[in-house]
Amino acid sequence: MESFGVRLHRAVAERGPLCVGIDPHPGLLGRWGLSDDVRGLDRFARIATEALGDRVAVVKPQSAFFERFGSRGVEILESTIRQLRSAGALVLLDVKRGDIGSTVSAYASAYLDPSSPLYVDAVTASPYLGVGSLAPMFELAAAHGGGVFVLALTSNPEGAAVQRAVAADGRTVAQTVIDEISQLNRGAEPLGSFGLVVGATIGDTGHDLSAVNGPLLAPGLGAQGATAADLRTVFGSSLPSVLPSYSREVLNAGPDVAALRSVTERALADCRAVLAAA
Ligand SMILES: O=c1ccn([C@@H]2O[C@H](COP(=O)(O)O)[C@@H](O)[C@H]2O)c(=O)[nH]1
Repeated sequence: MESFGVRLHRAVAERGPLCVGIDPHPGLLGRWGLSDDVRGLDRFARIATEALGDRVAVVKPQSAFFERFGSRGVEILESTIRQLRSAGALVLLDVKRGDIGSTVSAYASAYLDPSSPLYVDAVTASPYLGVGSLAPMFELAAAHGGGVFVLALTSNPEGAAVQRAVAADGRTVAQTVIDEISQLNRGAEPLGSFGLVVGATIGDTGHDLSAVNGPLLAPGLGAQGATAADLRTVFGSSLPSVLPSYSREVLNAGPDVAALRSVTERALADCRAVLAAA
């Protein structure tokens, strides 16, 4: 089985360096003329899948917006994942899981075991019970060609107080996360399967991403205020590993499929221009 790093590298080469999120906010359902209920959610997810599934390298459903409708919302998430994957997109489920290792093992089975109804290509994970507690996710991902994106420097302003706190050895908490993930990706070619989440909004923080050898998911573009040009400041020489991510910026163009595709193409062109100059 090919690794997630290999599959992601190919998807980006074929479709371009872009991740688009499916975040069915209540406000977006209203804007698309849909009801804030399971029917509206289903229609929203189907339209977004039609617009994105056959052209974007990575699609990132935000689990919270499906979970808020309970088991019927999760059913829609399951079918959205299946449709996106069969249209050729890699699915990164934004679910930010983390716990003690024995529980992380169950999360790993839920998302990274191919026999699970919620099986995806990759998930986001939170390292705040220790990066080592995520080992069951890393192991199952490696066994089945999956990926894990670990939060390092998030796009929200509140993240800095925790992530940039300085640990006993003088490194920031975020740098220890970065260094542990770098170890997991050592020697992988062309790219490791373990990524980091680094917000496009954070500016130049002086963190060293040079040894990561894995994908750097950059949310915060568009609705949170960052632009493609900001990627240069945040990532510097690590730009070639960046996977820019937009949700509301693209989804605001819906429900028209052609309009969603056109904003997606513009976002991709903006990001390509920055990444190609690296
Ligand atoms: O640091 C992070 C980590 C995850 N996110 C998620 O990405 C999208 C962003 O949505 P926009 O509409 O483009 O603002 C959302 O699902 C967040 O939960 C993030 O923003 N920052």
